[in-house]
Amino acid sequence: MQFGFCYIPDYYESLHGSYSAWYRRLLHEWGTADALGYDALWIAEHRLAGYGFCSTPVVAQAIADRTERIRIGTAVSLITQRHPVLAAEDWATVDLLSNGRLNFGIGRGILAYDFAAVGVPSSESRERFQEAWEVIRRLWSEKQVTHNGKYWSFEDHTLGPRPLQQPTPPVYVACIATPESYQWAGENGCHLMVAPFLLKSTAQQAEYLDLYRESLTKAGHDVRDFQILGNYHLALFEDEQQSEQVDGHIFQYLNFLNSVQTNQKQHLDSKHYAAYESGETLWKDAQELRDNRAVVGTPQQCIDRIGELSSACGLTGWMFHINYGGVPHERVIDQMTLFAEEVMPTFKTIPQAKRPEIHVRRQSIPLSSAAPEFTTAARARRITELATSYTRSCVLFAANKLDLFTLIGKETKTSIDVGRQLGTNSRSIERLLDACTSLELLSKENGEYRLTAESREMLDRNSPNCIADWIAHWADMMMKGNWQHLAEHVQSGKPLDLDWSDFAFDSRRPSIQNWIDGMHQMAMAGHADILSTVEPLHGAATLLDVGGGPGTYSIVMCRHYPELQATILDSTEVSDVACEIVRREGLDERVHFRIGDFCTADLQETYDVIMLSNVLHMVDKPGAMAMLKNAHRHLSPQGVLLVQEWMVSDEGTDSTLSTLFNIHMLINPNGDLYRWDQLQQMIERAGFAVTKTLETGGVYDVLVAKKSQP
Ligand SMILES: C[S@@+](CC[C@H](N)C(=O)[O-])C[C@H]1O[C@@H](n2cnc3c(N)ncnc32)[C@H](O)[C@@H]1O
Repeated sequence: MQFGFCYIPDYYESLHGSYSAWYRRLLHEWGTADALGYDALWIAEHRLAGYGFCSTPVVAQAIADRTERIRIGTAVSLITQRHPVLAAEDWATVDLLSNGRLNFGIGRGILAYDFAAVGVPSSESRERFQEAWEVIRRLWSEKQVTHNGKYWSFEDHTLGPRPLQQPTPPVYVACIATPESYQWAGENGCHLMVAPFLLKSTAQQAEYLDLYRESLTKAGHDVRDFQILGNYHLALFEDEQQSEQVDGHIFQYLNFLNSVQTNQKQHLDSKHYAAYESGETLWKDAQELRDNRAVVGTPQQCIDRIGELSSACGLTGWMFHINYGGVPHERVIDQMTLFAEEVMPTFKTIPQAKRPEIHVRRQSIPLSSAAPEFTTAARARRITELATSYTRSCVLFAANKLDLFTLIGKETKTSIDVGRQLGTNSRSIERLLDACTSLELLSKENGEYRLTAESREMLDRNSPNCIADWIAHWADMMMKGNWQHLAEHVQSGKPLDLDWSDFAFDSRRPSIQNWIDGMHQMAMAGHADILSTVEPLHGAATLLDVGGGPGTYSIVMCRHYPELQATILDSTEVSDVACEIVRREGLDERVHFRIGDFCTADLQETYDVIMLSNVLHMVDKPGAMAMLKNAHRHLSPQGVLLVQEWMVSDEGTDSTLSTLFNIHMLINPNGDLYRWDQLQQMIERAGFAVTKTLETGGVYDVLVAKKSQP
């Protein structure tokens, strides 16, 4: 079950002070929601002053900068009211800058004021909505788009950049009272956000949702892959006595909405918004809303209400209004905290807060001193968690070795089913399945386990993006490799001499096979597409893939550029395995192999493109400089150098994968990782000019360079 907050706040200068003070408090609320483990924040777009937000991409980016893991949603983005190319640009950029955390919520818009402000007739909203989404979807997922539509037309446009989440970020359609909207969302494979409090009854909402699910199924989708989020006002209090304070805010918000309705410059065209007009009276009665249409009460009352409403409509998640009608900031923080501590755990495992510095105590905290006060017990717990974090890796490695994720696949299985299939003890399997559930690799309901969307994509061997061999490679490294002797390696300053024949965690497969197949899978899971499109290489005839390993990047590049011939330079043992992959992919005519050490090799020819993908870190700094200088010698005058690498942060101390991988490189082949500026300097010292840098949001990042000196 997902939980998040929907922000369509009503702003009053007398209550909230200046807009900048208001935004500061909102940012604090959003940072708190992130630290407390909520799934998403949703912001609404409106042009009417004091209602929601007018410049939502800017607000979304501010949330992204302030938070680390929470998803950032629009509820909704008014795609009917802007040129879709501009909307596609803004939201793709937010997706990139937030590291792929965008949930794109879209709707037609329901305020006549909003339509009037930009001169768009609300009677055109349905057609504009469908056309705008078609344009955005294509620009996000296709390289070059020509569109001839009723409202917008353009030719051969390439969006730069496209979103990180491909083909598109998850799309949510806001549906309230128009059956066609539910049907359209299902037919187009979109998630849903609904507002049952605006309808006559829960039964009416359930009917609309049946229509949505039917449309999903008819269009060939599996309804279990889709989220239906319910939009409700939340008022949570520790005891019944506080309940009166709640009413004031709900009444205030409803009065505000009424004034929005009556003060609009023009009314919505009733032919196109018929159901809204008939439903309008329902949301004028605040008392009715408080008693029957909102989630109001003590934690236990809220738990009961959430359970009851979720099963009545089949909701998979919630987006609560928590900041409305002038609810004070401190009370918003208190409610977020109380809900996270006492309601949420009934429905889900809460991810650990990654930023203890904005850990929030139950009592209201002044904005200026949101400092932590961890107890001794909490500190002891954190250190214990660090000490035992290896158990998480072991759980993943064991589940991967037993191939549990492929075995469960698209089905729902009990531990007895899984135990029977593996011919093992169901008690021990249940422990392992529960541990996977605690790591959010599985979900469990009524004793039955299912893959999460993430594990289905990344760990089920039937998925095209599966990285199970990459995980097996890490199992070899962690369980059998030299991490066990880290202290000794640090003392001696020497790496371990790897013997690939004696290294396998799973004796059925040699470790070199896991390494090379694992790198192939990692490249296929996003990075090869990124690297082959970062720079146009039309006209290039030859590519040298230095330390090409499995050859994946050469394969994908050759597919992209039909004129290209690639040469992989690597060791004999690696090339023997890679040959098989190249043959399997049908490219043995265009991908060739040369054996040699690139720091010293003189290949007697030049290439139009030289690729150094994840090789500079395999050697020490003098070795990396030798590689770069050799690349300069072998690159044709107008050629392109592509460098892909693990990057460390400015200080090399943050909690990214690279900081730990830097240790891995110390104790394995004795290589080095670099910061952006260091790598750029090295590339420039070798005689290149860096023309492009790309933070991919994945494991590795990219630099493009050309020769600055012949
Ligand atoms: C981490 S793998 C990267 C493989 C591939 N380029 C990728 O990004 O998936 C490093 C590869 O570089 C090769 N290698 C390391 N040093 C090399 C050198 N000096 N010359 C040629 N190959 C080298 C290794 O054998 C290995 O295949």
